Amino acid sequence: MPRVTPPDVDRAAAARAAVAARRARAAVKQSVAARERRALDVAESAWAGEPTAPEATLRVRELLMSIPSLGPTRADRVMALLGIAGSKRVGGLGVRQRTKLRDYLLGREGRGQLPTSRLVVLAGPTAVGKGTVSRYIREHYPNVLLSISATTRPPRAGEVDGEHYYFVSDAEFDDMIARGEFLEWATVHNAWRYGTPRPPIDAALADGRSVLLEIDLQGARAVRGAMPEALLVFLLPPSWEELVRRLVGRGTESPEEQARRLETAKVELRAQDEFDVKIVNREVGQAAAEVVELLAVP
Ligand SMILES: Nc1nc2c(ncn2[C@@H]2O[C@H](COP(=O)(O)OP(=O)(O)O)[C@@H](O)[C@H]2O)c(=O)[nH]1
Ligand SMILES: Nc1ncnc2c1ncn2[C@@H]1O[C@H](COP(=O)(O)OP(=O)(O)O)[C@@H](O)[C@H]1O
Repeated sequence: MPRVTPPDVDRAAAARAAVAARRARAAVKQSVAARERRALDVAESAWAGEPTAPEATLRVRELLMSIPSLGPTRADRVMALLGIAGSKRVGGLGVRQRTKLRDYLLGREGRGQLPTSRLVVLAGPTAVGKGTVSRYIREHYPNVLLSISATTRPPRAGEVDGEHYYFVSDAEFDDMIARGEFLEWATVHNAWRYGTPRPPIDAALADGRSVLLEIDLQGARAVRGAMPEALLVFLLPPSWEELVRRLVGRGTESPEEQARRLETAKVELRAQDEFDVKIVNREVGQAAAEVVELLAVP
């Protein structure tokens, strides 16, 4: 028998642990409902057994990602909410973190793949009626949480700071970027900067409340990158002629600016297939109702 040196022992143990961890991971890959329960079982057996047991060496992030509706982004967010560092292993959690993780997993049990809240992004070409539809929602559905963007654009008559937008200076906007406060931000129509503050959105979603964002196309794409679970909605005009009528009828842009925006609108309309849902804005109340329906999680 060759002498087994300590490093070999370590390596053999590590290999066994890796196989066992793979099995533990494979075990949690079962049916949707079973996986929810399984994640909790794995955690409980990790805490009941040896610290070197495969369940205990599984990373919390992997455990969370074994749950069907939790992708990497969500798993990271859940960990941030629970105050658990990214590299933590299930067996290495302290008592308070174990309680938090247990409560979180217990809360999910039986819920299957369904999240309790949703982030819905409303975008669409210029003058399709995004602002009108979201204003209608603000007025008729007070329970809907509409994200309030920060902008460097000066307020128009009747616009209220903290209600329609947070009107900030260029320097304040720069500070918000530097502090990482935006979920996304963009310069819109080559003019002003607009950004979506992230903390209120995280708080609402963690609280089980859905949130609606009305932002431009670049913003929608950025949100999809940052939060792949967001539902992207594209608002369409009934026809191209009607879009032109709305832009001209609004009368807020010069003829040159209108022409430029219509060129942009053609490009924007080509992006509609990137979206999860399309809603035609024929009648404002109807379009608003369709958007609100999407915010309700079944
Ligand atoms: N990316 C991004 N776009 C935004 C945000 N807030 C508003 N917008 C977009 O900015 C554009 C200009 O909005 P606004 O200043 O209200 O002027 P409007 O075009 O006359 O309605 C619209 O297309 C909005 O969808 C935001 O936080 N992020
Ligand atoms: N469903 C609709 N039917 C008719 N006109 C509409 C409708 N929705 C919006 N409008 C009008 O179209 C114009 C552009 O709407 P607006 O909300 O400013 O567009 P966006 O925010 O997408 O740029 C406004 O004059 C608005 O009153």
